[in-house]
Amino acid sequence: MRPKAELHLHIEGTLEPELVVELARRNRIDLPTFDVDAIRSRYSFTDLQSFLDLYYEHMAVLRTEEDFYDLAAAYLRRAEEQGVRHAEIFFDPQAHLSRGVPLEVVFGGLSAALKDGGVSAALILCFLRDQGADEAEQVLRAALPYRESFIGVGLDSAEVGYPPSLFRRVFEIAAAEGLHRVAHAGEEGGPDYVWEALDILRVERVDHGIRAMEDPQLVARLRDERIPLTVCPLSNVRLRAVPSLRDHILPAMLDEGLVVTVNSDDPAYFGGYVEDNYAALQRELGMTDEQLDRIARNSFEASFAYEGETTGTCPSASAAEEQVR
Ligand code: HPA
Ligand SMILES: [Zn+2]
Repeated sequence: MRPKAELHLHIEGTLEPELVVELARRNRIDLPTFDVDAIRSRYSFTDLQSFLDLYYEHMAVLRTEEDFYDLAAAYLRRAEEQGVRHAEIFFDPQAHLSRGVPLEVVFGGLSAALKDGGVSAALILCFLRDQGADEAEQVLRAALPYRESFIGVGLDSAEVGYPPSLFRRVFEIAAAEGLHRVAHAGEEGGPDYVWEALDILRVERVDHGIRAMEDPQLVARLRDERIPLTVCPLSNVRLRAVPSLRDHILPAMLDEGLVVTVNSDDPAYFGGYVEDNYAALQRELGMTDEQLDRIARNSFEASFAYEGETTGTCPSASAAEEQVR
């Protein structure tokens, strides 16, 4: 299995039905059903919002530091099995604060799991764009005492109607704090959202970004500046951003010379972890080993914080690239 970095992964989206049930029992939280198969049968989505509704509903079971620890530890175990050498992990503090779970609990559990995990990993704090810019700024300020526990900020949740330009100020504050900057753009929103993410938020990577392909000038900009895109093929199919994997634009993105990476987004909900995404691209789209190796190399180039080793003998990301060459 090729070594890779995973750069687009929402930790709350790794909450498997089995863990939903276990944590609900532990925290004495009532669920509509405790049947794992019945929970899984609800994982059929028509668009981003239909997924987000369930994603936020299930978070109710995350209450204690131990819950966040168990969630992240389970992901890191799965990631290691899938050839992940480094992960940059999104989390949604507002989705927990709004339920009365303090930042201390979220950071405490996640940071401890990352410290104990067998894979190099770092956290990226995401703002929920549908909660507005003022709240985003409040959350960032509240998180600054934990500045050493996260490497960057991102922007996620419902995209259309919440353009990146609304978040100019909070991204400026993040930049002044030396935080990396990414944003979901061009998943359901158009190329204009990707332009705004680049020009106004000064993002260093674009999450999803598949609709950038509708604008040749934008494609040229992404290529020339080597701005990575964190594409999530199985997510795009499940949320109907593309009709099927066979129709996915990812091979064309690679042909355009874009720094494309492949990631799992919310693997518990979308039918596979990161290697499952790579395997599906090979199986359904006939992508070659050479193409997939290039994508894996891109993932190390696109990472912010890779410091680990890939085999025990390779000391750097460039050596990791050698491995998949
Ligand atoms: O794919 C996504 N898009 C936007 N917000 C999200 N939050 C979790 N996953 C996603
Ligand atoms: Zn995402």
